[in-house]
Amino acid sequence: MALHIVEHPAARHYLTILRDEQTPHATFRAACEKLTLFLAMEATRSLKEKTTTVVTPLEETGGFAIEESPVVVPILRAGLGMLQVFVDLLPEVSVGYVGMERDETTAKAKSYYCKLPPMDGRTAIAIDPMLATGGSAEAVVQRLYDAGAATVKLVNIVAAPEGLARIEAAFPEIEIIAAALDRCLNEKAYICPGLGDFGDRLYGT
Ligand SMILES: O=P(O)(O)OC[C@H]1O[C@H](OP(=O)(O)OP(=O)(O)O)[C@H](O)[C@@H]1O
Ligand SMILES: O=c1cc[nH]c(=O)[nH]1
Ligand SMILES: [Mg+2]
Repeated sequence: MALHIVEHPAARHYLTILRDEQTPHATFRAACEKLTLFLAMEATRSLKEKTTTVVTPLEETGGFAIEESPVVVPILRAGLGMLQVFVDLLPEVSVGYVGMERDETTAKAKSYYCKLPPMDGRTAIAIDPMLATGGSAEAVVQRLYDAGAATVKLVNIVAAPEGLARIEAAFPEIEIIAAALDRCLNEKAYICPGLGDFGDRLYGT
């Protein structure tokens, strides 16, 4: 598994806003989008491109065009907070949705929704701000491979070592892009220091 932690002063700044328990919802949402841009840039770094020519007002020169349209898959609900950034960056992407919810007492994730575009041979980028036990992500990555994805990348804001180990064991080939690798999970399977329940903070529930 390749783990890429995005290192940038602005990314660290927005992550700290997300961690702060005093941050109100509107500021939380805005910081989520700002930080996601750094993650999206990294997650799309290896997209296939082709060389082109372009005529400037002065002369013809070489250019590039993206040749590949990935599928971005937000894991509902919290992953929706990161989606628009990917769509703004690459308007040609397809979007699939997978709904996953953890049981509050067992922390086991179950799926309640899945709608994917044709996936055969495509790169799928699963987005979810939190990788805790890894149960939600493991189920979604497996579903994306089952649907025919050739490559799957996972984009998280905060990852826990326990979740990373689980994904590495199940999918050693996968690339994970995150803004932070935190210390551990607590007894309720929340990430520490983490930022609390991302979905609740994003939607004010
Ligand atoms: O790695 P895991 O242990 O599976 O935990 C991570 C999952 O938990 C959160 O979702 P939650 O179940 O709270 O649903 P929500 O997005 O609707 O809030 C989070 O957004 C991840 O999907
Ligand atoms: O810390 C955590 C763990 C799972 N889901 C969250 O939103 N936060
Ligand atoms: Mg939640």
